[in-house]
Amino acid sequence: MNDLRLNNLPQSDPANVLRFRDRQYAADLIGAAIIEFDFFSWLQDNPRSSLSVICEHFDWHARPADVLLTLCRASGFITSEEICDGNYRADDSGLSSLSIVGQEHLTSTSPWFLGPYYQPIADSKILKDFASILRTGKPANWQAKSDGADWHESMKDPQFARSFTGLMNCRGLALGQHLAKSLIPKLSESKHLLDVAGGSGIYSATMVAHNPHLRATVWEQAPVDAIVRSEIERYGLSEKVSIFSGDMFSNDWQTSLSNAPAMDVVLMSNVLHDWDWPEAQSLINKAYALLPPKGTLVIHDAIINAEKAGPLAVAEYSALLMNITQGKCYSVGEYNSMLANAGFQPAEFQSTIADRGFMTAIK
Ligand SMILES: C[S@@+](CC[C@H](N)C(=O)[O-])C[C@H]1O[C@@H](n2cnc3c(N)ncnc32)[C@H](O)[C@@H]1O
Repeated sequence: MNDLRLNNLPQSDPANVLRFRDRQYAADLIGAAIIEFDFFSWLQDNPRSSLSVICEHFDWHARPADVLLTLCRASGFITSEEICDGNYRADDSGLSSLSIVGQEHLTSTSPWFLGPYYQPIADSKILKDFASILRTGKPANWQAKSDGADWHESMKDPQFARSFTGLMNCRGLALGQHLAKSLIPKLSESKHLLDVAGGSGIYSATMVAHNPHLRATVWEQAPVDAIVRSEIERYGLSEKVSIFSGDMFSNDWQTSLSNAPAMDVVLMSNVLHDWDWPEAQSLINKAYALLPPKGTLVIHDAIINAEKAGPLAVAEYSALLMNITQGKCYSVGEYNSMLANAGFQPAEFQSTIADRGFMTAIK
């Protein structure tokens, strides 16, 4: 089935289909915490520990450690007090202690300890990678291949880029239409959307299909830019959607886009989750500088809730992202911190389908 109509929504929510893949790494992260670090036994002896104390003791980096704690919280293994999510700092995500489940089943001195249940995956490459990522903060190679590059490097290889862009594109056909439909009331006055790191261009395509007055520019790097061009032609949208090839970090956005129409909407779909806080903040700062007053930034992603305790499916997906990229699934509060740092007004989260949703921030 190859339906080119962009106004054609499936009747069902694909959440369960995506979840099997999105959660693929979560068991290995919990396994690493049990087998490589005996983390839960330590937390039993050191209740009310902050992220920075945990990181100092285990010599862990804040980003992967935060993903582990969020997964444990979402799974009911730990409880956390005093989460200052609205003022997130990398070294401060509350004081964590074991829950009853954690005490009874995850500490090695408990009669109900279930550590041996994870022993069969003790030598898994993904589990070993998690131990190293926790210690170094650096992502592993794509799908734990010993001779491979990490995901960011792999995206510069034409064959890998085509395959991975296909992966994002198939997901985006339904997610993009839901996003576009949800945004209709907010974008009724908007004219031109900049789709930063737009992948196959599917989000720009669905956005202009559902908002006929809207035009879009997809910003991508080589070799994905060529894929966008052929996809936009395939949809017959070349009049409405243009492509800009460049590096979103090193290029100055105003200079790069000086010949393009003025942008009053910036979309970052599944982009910020690839990067650590400073890079994500720099992209949000660039969006703020580009937009006119009242301009809109749309962050579309799998987003952790304000309590940093779920949804479980997003906390599980964050383990995968933390392993293969320099990022993770950020929370509503973390995004609001970055938005406020840039000068945006705070934004609320609105869910769409498949554990995804969006935040719209106004300049
Ligand atoms: C996870 S994909 C998201 C694609 C699309 N927005 C979506 O939601 O499916 C991230 C994209 O960032 C692009 N990218 C990574 N680094 C970039 C850079 N420095 N400049 C421009 N694009 C970049 C990659 O080529 C990739 O297509």
